[in-house]
Amino acid sequence: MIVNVENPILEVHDLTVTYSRKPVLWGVDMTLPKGSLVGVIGPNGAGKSTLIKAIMGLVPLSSGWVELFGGSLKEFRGKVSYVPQKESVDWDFPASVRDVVVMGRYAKVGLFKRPRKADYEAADYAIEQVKMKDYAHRQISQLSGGQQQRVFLARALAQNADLYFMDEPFAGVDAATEKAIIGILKQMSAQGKTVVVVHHDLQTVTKYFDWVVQLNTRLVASGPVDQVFTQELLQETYGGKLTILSDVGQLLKKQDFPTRDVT
Ligand SMILES: Nc1ncnc2c1ncn2[C@@H]1O[C@H](COP(=O)(O)OP(=O)(O)OP(=O)(O)O)[C@@H](O)[C@H]1O
Repeated sequence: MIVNVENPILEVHDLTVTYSRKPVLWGVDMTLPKGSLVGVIGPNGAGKSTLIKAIMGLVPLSSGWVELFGGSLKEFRGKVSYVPQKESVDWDFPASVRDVVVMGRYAKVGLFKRPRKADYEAADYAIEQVKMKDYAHRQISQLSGGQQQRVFLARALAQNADLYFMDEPFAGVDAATEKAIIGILKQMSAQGKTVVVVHHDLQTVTKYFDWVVQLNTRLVASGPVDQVFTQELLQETYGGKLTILSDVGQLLKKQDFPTRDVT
């Protein structure tokens, strides 16, 4: 079930990506509404990360096209932020938290210019938002995994984009950090920013997101959480792999859709 929107912030048309001739994404067609908080779900290897990378122009497309803000990524690069999986970064690199967060401003500063006072102010504000002020001058190698994840988010916040793609921002964080991060993402979405998150925990989908994309090489569903996060579509997305499907069924019965409170 694919729900389409008028004037989408993102439009993906007939997107196919192949690695070594094997399609990992096949004919994906979807649109996302502005200001939505989107969860991208699907089993391991479903192509979730690849979808985000393809949208960001980081992997070649075998077919199809992507439009952001009604134009090309090149045109609107400064309005888009991509937060890859935390493991994709060398955290032993000698840099402080503040250095890394101010790097988020480079799309605005330009690579070969020095950041200005306003850039440091934006970075410091972002560090405060993720509650890492006390660690601003600490080397990133000396942070815990959850603290690194917060720094990663601060870097994206400092960029002040309108459309965010985040690959598993909750991976390896404790409950308090997850709550802090989802709180910030909801705030961003309330301010009209669109946030697309690759997510694994089906138990929290209805609580966190207002739009869900269900992927398994093909696009199974894209739409408001109350319309597409159904047992039938989950079954189609996960097949026999989802052992907790019956639990999710229970969860669906119990919950009112959609709830945007973080408890
Ligand atoms: N650089 C690559 N070269 C070849 N195959 C790749 C490459 N990157 C990913 N793949 C394959 O493409 C498929 C989709 O991978 P992708 O990382 O997009 O899945 P995913 O849904 O994000 O998975 P997970 O939930 O495990 O993170 C997988 O089968 C993976 O092995």
